[in-house]
Amino acid sequence: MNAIEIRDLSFAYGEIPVLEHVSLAIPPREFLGIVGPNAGGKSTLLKIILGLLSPTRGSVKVLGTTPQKARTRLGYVPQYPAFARDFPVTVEQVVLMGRLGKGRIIGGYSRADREIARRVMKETEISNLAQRRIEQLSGGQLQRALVARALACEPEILILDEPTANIDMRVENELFDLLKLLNQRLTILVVSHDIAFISGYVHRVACLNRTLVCHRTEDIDGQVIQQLYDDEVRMVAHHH
Ligand SMILES: Nc1ncnc2c1ncn2[C@@H]1O[C@H](COP(=O)(O)OP(=O)(O)OP(=O)(O)O)[C@@H](O)[C@H]1O
Repeated sequence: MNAIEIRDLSFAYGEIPVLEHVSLAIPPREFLGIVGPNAGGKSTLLKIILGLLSPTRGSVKVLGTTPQKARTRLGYVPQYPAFARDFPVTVEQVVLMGRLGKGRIIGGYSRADREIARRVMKETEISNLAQRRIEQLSGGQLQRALVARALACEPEILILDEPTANIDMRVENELFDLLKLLNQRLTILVVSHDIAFISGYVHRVACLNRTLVCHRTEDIDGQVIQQLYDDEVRMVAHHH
């Protein structure tokens, strides 16, 4: 069974078509990059996979069921600037939020919830920051906290929407090294503007510009990128 299976999907906001005839099968434990120009439909596709929008036509299956039913089995890391960090909560509290929606929270988090939070903070190497307020974190540390929050729901699929926009190259590499480790047990989808960078990590790149074309990373060269994007995507030659 594929982790995600999209068949002939189209989507429009009212009259405006955003996705057309998109088909994509993502097997378990694939690490897939989604790239494309601004307004190409990347966030819209993620929202459909997350069950927040319904396709105008075509079908989407996530973990063999509807996106809505699979929702609690998906971990989501929002676009970096979209996360307001100026409220007074600690890293541990942010990570524990990942347990919300996983069952009974009235009466506070359970011992098991706290144990899971402890484990994912260790996995993302932020245990030492557990009691730090999030406004005091660096960009890279905050990003790890958001990955830990997504992992706290014990997902089978991890979805990240431009996790490294505005983050420097070293931190970007560290985050993707972590994702590569997590990919040993999780299916990962990551939206990025930087096809050259993610090509060093992902198995396949889905290029989305209203329609979708998939490339294995070894087939990607400057010509493929230029044809698809007219230089809209940052382009650096990348050889394996
Ligand atoms: N709620 C909405 N109502 C109407 N149009 C929308 C809505 N959300 C997005 N759009 C439009 O749909 C198109 C695709 O947007 P989307 O956010 O999916 O693209 P994207 O590839 O994620 O873009 P970016 O790389 O700039 O984040 C754009 O033209 C956008 O203006």
